[in-house]
Amino acid sequence: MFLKSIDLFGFKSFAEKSHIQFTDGISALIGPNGCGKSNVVDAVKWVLGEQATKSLRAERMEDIIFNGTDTRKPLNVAEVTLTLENDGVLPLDFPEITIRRRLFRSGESEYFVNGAPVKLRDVRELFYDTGIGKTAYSIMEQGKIDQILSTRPEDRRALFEEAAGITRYKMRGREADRKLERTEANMHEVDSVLTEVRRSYDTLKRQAEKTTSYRALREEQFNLEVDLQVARLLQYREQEEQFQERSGTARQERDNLKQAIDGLNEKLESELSRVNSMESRLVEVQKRLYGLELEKSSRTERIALIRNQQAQLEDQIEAERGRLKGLSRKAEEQEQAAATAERSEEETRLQISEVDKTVATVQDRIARSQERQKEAREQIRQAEQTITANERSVTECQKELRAVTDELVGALDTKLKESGYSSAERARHEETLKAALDQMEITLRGRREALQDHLRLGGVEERRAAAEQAFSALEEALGALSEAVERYQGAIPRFLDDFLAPEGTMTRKRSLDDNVEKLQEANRGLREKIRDLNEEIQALQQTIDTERENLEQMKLNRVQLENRAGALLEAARRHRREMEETRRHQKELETRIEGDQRRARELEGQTVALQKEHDDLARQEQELRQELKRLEQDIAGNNKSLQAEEEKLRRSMQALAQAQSKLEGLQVKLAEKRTEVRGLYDSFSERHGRDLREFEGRQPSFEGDQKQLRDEMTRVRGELKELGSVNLMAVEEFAEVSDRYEFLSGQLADLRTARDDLVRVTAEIRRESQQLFVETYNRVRKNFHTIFRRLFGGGRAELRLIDPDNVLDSGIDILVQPPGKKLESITLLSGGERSLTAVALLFATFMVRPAPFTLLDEIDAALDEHNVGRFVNMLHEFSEQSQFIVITHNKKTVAGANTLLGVTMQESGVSQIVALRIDGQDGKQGQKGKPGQDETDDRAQAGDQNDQEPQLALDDTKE
Ligand SMILES: Nc1ncnc2c1ncn2[C@@H]1O[C@H](COP(=O)(O)OP(=O)(O)OP(=O)(O)O)[C@@H](O)[C@H]1O
Repeated sequence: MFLKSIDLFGFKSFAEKSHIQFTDGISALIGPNGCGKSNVVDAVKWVLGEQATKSLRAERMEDIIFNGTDTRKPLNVAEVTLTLENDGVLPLDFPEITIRRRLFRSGESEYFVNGAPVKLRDVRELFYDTGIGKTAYSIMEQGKIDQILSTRPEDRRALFEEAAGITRYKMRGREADRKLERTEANMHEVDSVLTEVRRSYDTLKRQAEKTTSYRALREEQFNLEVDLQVARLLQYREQEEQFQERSGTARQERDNLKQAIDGLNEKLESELSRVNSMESRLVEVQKRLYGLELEKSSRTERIALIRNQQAQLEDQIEAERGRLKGLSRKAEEQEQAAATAERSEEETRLQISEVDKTVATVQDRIARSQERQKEAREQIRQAEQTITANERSVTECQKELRAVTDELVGALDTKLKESGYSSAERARHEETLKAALDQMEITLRGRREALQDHLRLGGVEERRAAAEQAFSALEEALGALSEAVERYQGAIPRFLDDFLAPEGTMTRKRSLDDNVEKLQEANRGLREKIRDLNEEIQALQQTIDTERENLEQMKLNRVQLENRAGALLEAARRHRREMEETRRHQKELETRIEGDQRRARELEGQTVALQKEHDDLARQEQELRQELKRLEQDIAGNNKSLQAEEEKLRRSMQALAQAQSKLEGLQVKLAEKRTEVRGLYDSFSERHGRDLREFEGRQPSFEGDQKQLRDEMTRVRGELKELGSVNLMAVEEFAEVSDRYEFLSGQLADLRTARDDLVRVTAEIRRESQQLFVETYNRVRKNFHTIFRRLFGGGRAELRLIDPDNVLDSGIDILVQPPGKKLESITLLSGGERSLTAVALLFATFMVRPAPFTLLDEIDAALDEHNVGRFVNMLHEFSEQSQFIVITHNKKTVAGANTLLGVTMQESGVSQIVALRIDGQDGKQGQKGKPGQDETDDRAQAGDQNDQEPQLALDDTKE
């Protein structure tokens, strides 16, 4: 058998339908990291029934479905199909077998073998002991190597069991164990039920025997009772017939008496009817008399009643007249009250109109104040406008003033320069002028004092001379002063006068200054006016507020007055209504008085009529009393003859009563007998559920009279009592339990046989498994050592059963000794050594039972060039017996393959298969021979190290 092809769709990175065609020999699956090579191995494991997601490198099973890329959407189904060529390895009669597994994202999973749906278990069983399968060695990955070498020795057994072909046995063994367990549990269950049933069986058996005796006695008792009851029945029937005969005779006697009585009764009835009619008339007359008396007394009573009513009516009329007076007084009072209320209402209305007038005045005052406020505000507005205009003019004047000042300063400067004015010179001239003035003052004071002295002391001449001297000194001083003034004037520039001229700059400046001053003064006045106006507005507002408050108060008063007027009007109306009501009552009362008076007159009329009727009735009474007397005499005469006839009838009636009671006595006895007969039937059917009539004609079971029958019954009853309590259903229950007992006993026996068979089968399976295991183990052990030495170029490898006495459960230890090293546990080996050891164990197993195809996923990864050569050579040797699909990155391994299959990811995330070289189909097939050369070298080297390299065959134990 070999793996022909794998078809993948939607499995992991195989988003497209991919077909991988394999050939016999060695196929290398190559491609860059992550392109999906190991996914192919996962796909094979998955089809073969792998359920452990970890082993498939997934978290959940649905992770194996293509989950999309940047450009592709995820798929919802994954499907992988293996096509195998079957040369009899698989237990199916087909040359080609396809195994398919499909998984939907919903979790639904399907398996098909050659297109037919099967269960997972079927797929697994198909590959038992073929070396293929999830636990087998046909799929060897790095992880598996670790598993073989590192995990617990017990876990390694699977490899050997698969090689020994005992997986199927083991499964059967487990199945048999499970069955055995189930059978024993069933046996236990059946046995406990049987024990229980057995207990009931014994009890019920005893009870059933007792019940049988009981039933026989009960039947005897029943027959005796039937005999007794039938005897009684016959006795009752006889008595019944006798009573019937006697009843007939008594009935005849009674009927004769009845006839005689009927004749007497007829006669009596006719006489009685005559007396009765007289008595009826008598009663009638009596009734009439009684009626007349009643009518008479009724008339008397009615007359008295009417008289009474008349008196009451008169009292009532009197009282009503009094009430009428009271009502008219009340009406007058109400009218007065209404008039008073109407007057008050009118006064209040007048007050309201006064208030309205005041309100109008106040409102007018408020309006005027508001008008004044408005005017004041308008004046303020105008003043403010004027202020603004003035301020604008002031600004303009100031602007002009600045210009004039600038002009003035400029002109002054120019003129000063032009005039050559010097302040120092002017100061000097001022000093000179001042000195001349001082000199003149001194001269003036000196001359005046001298003149005064001459005037006081001197003569005229002296006075004249002094005056002349004084004047000439003054003229001299004046000359000097005029000179100084002239010089000073010469020093002062003349242009200032031009400035001060009416059209001069200074005059303009002054006029502007005046203007500004006037405008500012006007604004000050206006602002004052505004302040005054605002104060006036405020004062007006206060007045308005006060007026408004007054107004509100007045309005409030008005509302109160309105309310009062309304209340008064309402009161007046109420008084008027009440007055009308009183008047109406007055009228009603008057009408009632009139009615009462009318009624009093009517009552008087009635009294007269009733008195007349009373007198008529007294006359009729007199006539009837006479008739009554006559009738009483006639009735007394007739009653005497009736009494004689009645005596005769009484005697006949006595005789009839005796005859009747005799007949009734007989009929009671007859009915009693009949009841007794019915009682017999009923009590019999009640007690036995059967009809006594069934037994009436039958032969008695016992010959004897009723006493003997009763004695016999007593005997049977005594025997029944002796039996004690009886389970009435015991016989039927016993039959049931007995059936069950036999059935369960049979079942227990069957289960015992089945258990013995299963024990035997299990023992056989264990024996066979053990034998096969030991054989295989020994062969693998031997092969392991040989291949280890070949791969390592020497050394030693050993397998050891941890529990040799229990080979079927024992773990297997691996001990290796690479050349030149100590014998050590595999945990101490290097990565490469570990790989080589695993490969050695794999091939050692292969030699015993080669797997039809094997997938090796990068198990050469840790090997150096030299060891890869050895590994490839070994592959070649085994490729005769098995098909190898090798995933590798190693060139040497690639070169050793017959077929090269490329896995690429041209589209990112989507794996694609490319057939690169198929052995025999392209020119590179010769490369297959290359690794052989290495092998020669290796062998040469190995030969150097080891005395002799064993020639490898399929199984060296066969050599
Ligand atoms: N459900 C899935 N859908 C799409 N792609 C998946 C899915 N599961 C795994 N892959 C992709 O498969 C690739 C891994 O493939 P695989 O392990 O087979 O690579 P490889 O060729 O064996 O790489 P290496 O040589 O490194 O061992 C990853 O890129 C991963 O994203």
